[in-house]
Amino acid sequence: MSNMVNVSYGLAGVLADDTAISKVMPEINSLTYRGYKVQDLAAQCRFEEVAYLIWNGELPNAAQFEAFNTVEKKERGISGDLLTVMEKFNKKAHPMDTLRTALSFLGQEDETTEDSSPEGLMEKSIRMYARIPEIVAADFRFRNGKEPIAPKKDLAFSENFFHMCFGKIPASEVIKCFEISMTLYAEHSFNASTFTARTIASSTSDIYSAVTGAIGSLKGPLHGGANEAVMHMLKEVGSPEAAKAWMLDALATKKKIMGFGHRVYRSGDSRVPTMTEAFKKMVDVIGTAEAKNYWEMSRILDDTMVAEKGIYPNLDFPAGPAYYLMGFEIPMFTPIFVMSRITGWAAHVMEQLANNKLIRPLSNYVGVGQRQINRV
Ligand SMILES: CC(=O)SCCNC(=O)CCNC(=O)[C@H](O)C(C)(C)COP(=O)(O)OP(=O)(O)OC[C@H]1O[C@@H](n2cnc3c(N)ncnc32)[C@H](O)[C@@H]1OP(=O)(O)O
Ligand SMILES: O=C([O-])CC(=O)C(=O)O
Repeated sequence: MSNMVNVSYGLAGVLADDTAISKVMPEINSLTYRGYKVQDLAAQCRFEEVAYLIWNGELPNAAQFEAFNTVEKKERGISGDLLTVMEKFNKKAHPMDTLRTALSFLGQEDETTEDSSPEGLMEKSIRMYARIPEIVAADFRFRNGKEPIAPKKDLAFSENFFHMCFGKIPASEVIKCFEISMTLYAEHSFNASTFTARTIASSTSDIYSAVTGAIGSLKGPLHGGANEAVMHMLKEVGSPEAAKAWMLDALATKKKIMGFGHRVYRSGDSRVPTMTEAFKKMVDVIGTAEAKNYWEMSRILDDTMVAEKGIYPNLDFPAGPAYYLMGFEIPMFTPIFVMSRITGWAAHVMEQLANNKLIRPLSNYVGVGQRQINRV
């Protein structure tokens, strides 16, 4: 049926609200958080400083940074009840499903869930930011038949995550690469999962419900799930020698190539050069033939896609193999994205509620016309 009205499918091009958190500038392939270029933040800041910036609008001074980290460290430690439930999770479930369920569990456990005052929202945001890494790490260990490792309060955010997953902390170059990915993944305006969080918040529901819904949205391979799909693709391609032919065949058979394309950026994702450089550093630190293979393969896939279709890689393309080389299992990649994006989601819930208007667009009805019930 033809449309007599102008429908913006997928809300493409629609300005849905104001935001002061981040600015995506596709015309100059740039991205700022609270006015700071994401490349500068990735080079110069710890992820904790970026989280503070996203929530408070300014980078912290030394005293503010220490106070923020003290609160986060105090919030570490998920309950015995949650660990008991997690131990019973289906070991075959995707870690995004178990994380979604665990996050929802945090919401029913917290007696302040209904407190949506600015202070209440900030407290719960820091609580989720502190506990999500422990959920991701404990889930990884349970599914591998191992006991979880408790968080360590003297470790920084990223070091603590590696400690909880593997019981050891990798080289500083690996931590730096991980931190860069955390900073780049933190916030990206009205992407699907953030808009989901804002939509849920707009009915004046609670922040845990908003984040639970956002996790569900991020899981999809058209969004955050692409970082896992990229790694599956690289494994399927197998070698640099096979990469060009693989891509040409995939394009000839109209396959969607994971880690390429973007709704907003049409000539390159602002975050890709920084993440690609970090991925290359990981390859050099690891130094194995396998690592070099993934690097060379990814270069050929990128060049072929750009040459053939003019479609550029998005952040998931370099982030997926970088996480793989850090030793994470592929289904952990999108949960790791959640560990970072909780900052953006929570900031958007706060912003939405500070000036709330119920999100309720219109639909263009294309079903059957009005009719009478005619029973025989
Ligand atoms: C962190 C993130 O969420 S970043 C996004 C991660 N997602 C992915 O990497 C999944 C792969 N990419 C895609 O599916 C898409 O590029 C999206 C979903 C990201 C954006 O989609 P849209 O803005 O709706 O663009 P759309 O799908 O209309 O693409 C426009 C054209 O480019 C093509 N195209 C876009 N991306 C790709 C791709 N990855 N592989 C092959 N063709 C592609 C489409 O087929 C379409 O071609 P057509 O006009 O001949 O039909
Ligand atoms: O902005 C988008 O649509 C997807 C994206 O890159 C992100 O969420 O980081």
